[in-house]
Amino acid sequence: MSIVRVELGPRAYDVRIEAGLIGRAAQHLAPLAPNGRAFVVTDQNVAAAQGARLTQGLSGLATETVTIPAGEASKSWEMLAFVTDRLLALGIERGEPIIAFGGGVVGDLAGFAAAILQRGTPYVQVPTSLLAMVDSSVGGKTAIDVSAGKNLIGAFHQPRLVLIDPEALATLAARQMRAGYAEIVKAALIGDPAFFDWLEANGASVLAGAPDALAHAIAASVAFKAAIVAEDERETSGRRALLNLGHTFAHAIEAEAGFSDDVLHGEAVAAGLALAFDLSVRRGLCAPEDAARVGRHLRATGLPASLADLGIAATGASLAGRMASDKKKAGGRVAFILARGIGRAFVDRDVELEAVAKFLDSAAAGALHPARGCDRQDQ
Ligand SMILES: NC(=O)c1ccc[n+]([C@@H]2O[C@H](COP(=O)([O-])OP(=O)(O)OC[C@H]3O[C@@H](n4cnc5c(N)ncnc54)[C@H](O)[C@@H]3O)[C@@H](O)[C@H]2O)c1
Ligand SMILES: O=C(O)C(=O)C[C@@H](O)[C@H](O)[C@H](O)COP(=O)(O)O
Ligand SMILES: [Zn+2]
Repeated sequence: MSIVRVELGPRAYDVRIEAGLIGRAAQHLAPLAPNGRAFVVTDQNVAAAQGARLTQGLSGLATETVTIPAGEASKSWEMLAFVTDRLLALGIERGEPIIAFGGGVVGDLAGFAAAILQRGTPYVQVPTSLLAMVDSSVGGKTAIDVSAGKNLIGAFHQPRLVLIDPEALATLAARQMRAGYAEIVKAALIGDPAFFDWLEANGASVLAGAPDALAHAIAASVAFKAAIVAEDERETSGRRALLNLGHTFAHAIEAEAGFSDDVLHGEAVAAGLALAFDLSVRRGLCAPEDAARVGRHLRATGLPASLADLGIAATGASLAGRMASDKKKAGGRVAFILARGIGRAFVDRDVELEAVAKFLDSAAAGALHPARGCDRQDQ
């Protein structure tokens, strides 16, 4: 069992990581339920695979459940309206907790509903996918997707508590495990080279669900994210923007795929990580061997490391056009998270979208690493 505290002053909360926790959820949720009631938001797959465990774990509390269709398409205005309308119809009062029980889609949508319902309702994250356990359940980013782009409508709204039960992963599909693993790799690549070494040696065990490896990977990823969120809760200093490594590419790819589950967020992130390292090499910031190591590890764990691996045939111009609506834009220029090596990500505000478009086209043509190589100077 481990507990990571997200140190946010009056909004501080615990992330509890413990096998079997879902079956004991009421113990931790009862103090947050003033009327002895909790309002569960979940999706159809999670309800079928894990709902009975939560029902048993919540015994003693009265519960109401709102169930949405599974998949990225549910991060929509329509589903936000459905969830908030249902919660209001069920008579939720302002102090009563919403339980986001599912993957990142449920967490982002239920968290956003909690942020706006009656101008702010408490919520608890009970993540059931690997991605949600290691990333989306922590940090308070909530959002939906709109035609202009990914996560463009949302709010910062911190949960009161996060309950992570790795046993829930027993029913998660292997493809979804790999997608979540991409965000673990991201954490290591941003700022923890020793963790990346460990992942190279133990990634297969994590993906196979080996309890000790899984517990270590989850706890390390959560601790890494919690520390960054505590430093820069609302992504104002630039520190939290590092958690976007690979994401400017990923969000453009997801938009290109129509926010469908043809390309999962974690899969797009994996390709985005490889592209961010390749672009860093192209710009003379990073050693080609580091980018090669990243690509090798992603592919070794069954993740995509290029647009071709994802089956995305979009042009550089089309993807760069989508990047123009990225939230990390200031003065008309999109900031990119690049890397000077493994564990050495930084925010680069000096990247032209035209150059990124050219890079993507040449990457697609298989001409990634220019002869000039790179200098490894910090900039
Ligand atoms: N808020 C953040 O900080 C943050 C961070 C990373 C990602 N995200 C968002 O998270 C979303 C992706 O999350 P995801 O990968 O969890 O996708 P998801 O929520 O769609 O879940 C993946 C699939 O697995 C199913 N599932 C989940 N848990 C299961 C279980 N235990 N057993 C059986 N099936 C299960 C779901 O029903 C779904 O079909 C994206 O929208 C992404 O933008 C948000
Ligand atoms: O928590 C963060 O900060 C992240 O960037 C985590 C990302 O993995 C996640 O996908 C997040 O939703 C992206 O945020 P956005 O601000 O780029 O929408
Ligand atoms: Zn992400």
